[in-house]
Amino acid sequence: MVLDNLGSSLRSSLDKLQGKSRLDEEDVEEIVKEIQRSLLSADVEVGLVMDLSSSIEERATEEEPPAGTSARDHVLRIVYEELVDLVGESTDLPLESQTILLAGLQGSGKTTSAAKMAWWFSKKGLRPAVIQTDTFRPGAYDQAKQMCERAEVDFYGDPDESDPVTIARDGLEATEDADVHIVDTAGRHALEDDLIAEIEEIESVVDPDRSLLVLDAAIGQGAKEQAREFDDAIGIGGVVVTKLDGTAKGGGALTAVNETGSSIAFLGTGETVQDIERFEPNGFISRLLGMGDLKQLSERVERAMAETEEEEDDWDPEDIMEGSFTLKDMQKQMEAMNRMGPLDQVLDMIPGLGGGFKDQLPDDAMDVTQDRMRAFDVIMDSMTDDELENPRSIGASRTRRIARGSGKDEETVRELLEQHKMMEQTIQQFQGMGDGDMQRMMKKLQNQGGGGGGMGGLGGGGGGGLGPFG
Ligand SMILES: Nc1nc2c(ncn2[C@@H]2O[C@H](COP(=O)(O)OP(=O)(O)OP(=O)(O)O)[C@@H](O)[C@H]2O)c(=O)[nH]1
Repeated sequence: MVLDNLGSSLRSSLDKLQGKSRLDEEDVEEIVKEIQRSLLSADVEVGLVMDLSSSIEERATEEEPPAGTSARDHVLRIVYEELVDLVGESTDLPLESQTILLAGLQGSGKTTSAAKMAWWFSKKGLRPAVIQTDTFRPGAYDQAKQMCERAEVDFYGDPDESDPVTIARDGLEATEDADVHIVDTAGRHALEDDLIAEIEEIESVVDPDRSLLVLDAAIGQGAKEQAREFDDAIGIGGVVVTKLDGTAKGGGALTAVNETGSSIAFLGTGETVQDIERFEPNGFISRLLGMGDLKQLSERVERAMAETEEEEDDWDPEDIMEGSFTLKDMQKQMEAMNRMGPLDQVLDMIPGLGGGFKDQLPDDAMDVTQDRMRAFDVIMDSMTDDELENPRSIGASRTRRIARGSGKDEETVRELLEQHKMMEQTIQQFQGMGDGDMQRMMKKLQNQGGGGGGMGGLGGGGGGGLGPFG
């Protein structure tokens, strides 16, 4: 989860209210102080923190908790709503043909974000194209070309052309079949006149539907100054906040953008083209507070399943709910799981499994699980089709042969078979369920998952939000 420190400190503050049915003034004061500490350590501007604290304090003392709601859940809802307000709206970004211009300082992450956004739009069924007009930084063309190849999206650049405006014009022509044109521009160390002039020239040729400012989350509250400067100079329609995975100051950047009246379109959370998230304030804050993010989760499941089905047109995930569950099915499930992104990010999206649950795991728990899944994959690659289809046919001698062939020890082969048997039994339970049972079970999971400690009483889940605040 990005902003891990902020998330875990907020959650541990709220956990101190566990078991309290009523809050006295002292409790409220204490919890507000803890929240202030957490937000200040995430570089959120002092004034904003003080405003937020007084709203939380006022509401927690004046508002009656809804019937059946614990003190912790009551304060959690208030903190959730106030934080959603603090980070502001998501940039309106229709899933349709459009031209987007990216601007930002040197090294903010424009080129990377252009490829990431193109990848994101391609997963939404649109045909994006990146046009690289940066003639200022040597290597920008190659870097952009490489990233777009990895993202499997159209790319236009011209390493022999020195005029970015010519590249922009030719690029739009060359990629006219694309739906979404993302025009990457050169950066500078500061917002200098020549940078503004260059971007204005490109803008006049490109005539973008929106210009997004790309800024590095590490600048924290400095985001406010930068967003304001760029907005005064060229007008920005939204912000892409990058490198949230690498800084503890992300809270400052996110809240500062909101302060300028701008909005956030995307978050950059790593160096690969998949490390991008559409900014959804509800989902983001709910994950921060350990309540999951059903919307992001379903988006990732859909994407992973679609990619797995594309790979194997003879494999349909629905099949496992009908017939037997083979090792081949298990291998496809694991591939789909891998496509959903790093395990800790996926866990953060599952109500009740992110935040608090994860905080209790040993630090390397995620790596151990991912290593184990990789070992299982190697072992299954050493099996014959018959063994994959009929795991029960694997006895001691075949276990020895598979261990030798995969370079793994026999114990791990036995663990894999054990794991498969457990998964098969779980699926058989689901297979025996009628639709009604399934819905009841999902509802129970969702209610239990809302931030721990039975948040179910706080209303329906799902929808645009996360967990019980839906
Ligand atoms: N960890 C992390 N690194 C990122 C992220 N986004 C970009 N980077 C890295 O930041 C560095 C700069 O990214 P670029 O995309 O080249 O930045 P730029 O704004 O195009 O830079 P110029 O072309 O020089 O203006 C690269 O090493 C990227 O891999 C992110 O979300 N997380």
